Amino acid sequence: MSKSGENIQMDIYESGDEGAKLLPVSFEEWEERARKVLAAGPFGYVYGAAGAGDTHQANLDAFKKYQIRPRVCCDVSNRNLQVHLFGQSVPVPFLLAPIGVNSIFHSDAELAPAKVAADLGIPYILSNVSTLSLEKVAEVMGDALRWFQLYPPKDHELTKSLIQRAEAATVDFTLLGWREKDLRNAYLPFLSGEGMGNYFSDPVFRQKLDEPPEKNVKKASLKALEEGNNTCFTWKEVAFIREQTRLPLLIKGITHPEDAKLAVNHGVDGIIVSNHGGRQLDGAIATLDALPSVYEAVGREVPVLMDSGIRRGADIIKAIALGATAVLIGRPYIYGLAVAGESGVRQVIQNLIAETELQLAISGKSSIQKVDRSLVMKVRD
Ligand SMILES: Cc1cc2nc3c(=O)[nH]c(=O)nc-3n(C[C@H](O)[C@H](O)[C@H](O)COP(=O)(O)O)c2cc1C
Ligand SMILES: CCCCCCC(=O)C(=O)O
Repeated sequence: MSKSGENIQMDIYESGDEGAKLLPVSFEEWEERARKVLAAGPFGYVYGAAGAGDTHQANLDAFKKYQIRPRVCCDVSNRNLQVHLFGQSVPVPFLLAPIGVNSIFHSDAELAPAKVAADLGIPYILSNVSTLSLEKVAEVMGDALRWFQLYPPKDHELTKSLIQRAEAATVDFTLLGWREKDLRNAYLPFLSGEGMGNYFSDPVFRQKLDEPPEKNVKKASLKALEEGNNTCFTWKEVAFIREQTRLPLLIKGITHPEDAKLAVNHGVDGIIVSNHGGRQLDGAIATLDALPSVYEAVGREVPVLMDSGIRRGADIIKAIALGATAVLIGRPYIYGLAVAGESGVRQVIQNLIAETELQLAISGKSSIQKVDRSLVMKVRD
């Protein structure tokens, strides 16, 4: 992929009227800048987690329990970050996670991450609750790697309609988690139609309404939310979804090895170990802690991806060493979006690529494919 650091771009200056200003570099700096530019509601929405935030914190802490044990005297002059997923090659070992309702962070909404992902050849997983419809987002992505995340609705006809393009289903969100920041801020963007791009444009959904969503946004949004509160979703529904598409189907939100086996037995093509960034079940296991047992259970049959807590190149390498084929990036790119729109997302992603490549090289590995369990040690429980 790159030789002697050609790929390492760290364009950390942005120009403006007052001359060159420093763009953030670390995750923490992006987060702080996002805190400054966003109102309390949207910032609390992305920053916040469920309950006391214990699972969110556990996601981050889990990465500290493992340390990289580098090899030396290895030729790392040529470096390759490529991974393979479902017959396609992806230039870096990460994807952009589905994150809903991007208009609350920046007016470019989902177009910004979609364009950056398409330019860099990275898969972008469009959220079911995106502000813009998937057709609009597909338009700017062309033939790039487009994935779609589905919150399976109660209604099968609506499920089928959405599924015609669906390639990943999230199962840890049959109900909205107890989110204290959003409760305190009385903030739920969806009631004003934000994040409803895919529902409002769906012919099956529109038929369920007695008036067009544009005429009564709140009523239509409530109807969509009611569809999404799918507490009777079971493995039978997974089988139904499997029957609807021959496209690769992944389940996002698995942390238990027995669920991973059930998913594979129901014909899914991949697993995403995720706890939704600690936003759903507070007290749940950290995903890096869950990853080894899920990998052990199904990793030889299907690719196992993971997310929740990935902030730096070192985190990516640790997750890959513990069995992940690739990881998903969540909050970091949203902070980039909030701070500087498309160029903010691009900068976050480019920094992450540069850092991952450096980390890999200094670990003594010339390619992601060479990263295995022996590269990390668990140093504490
Ligand atoms: C603001 C926000 C919105 C999200 N929206 C969705 C969504 O629409 N669908 C989904 O499957 N996951 C959603 N997630 C979860 C992410 O896909 C991902 O699992 C999570 O952000 C990973 O954790 P991290 O941000 O701590 O890395 C959302 C997360 C955030 C922060
Ligand atoms: C209540 C509507 C669904 C919101 C989904 C967005 C999401 O996944 C999140 O974590 O927030």
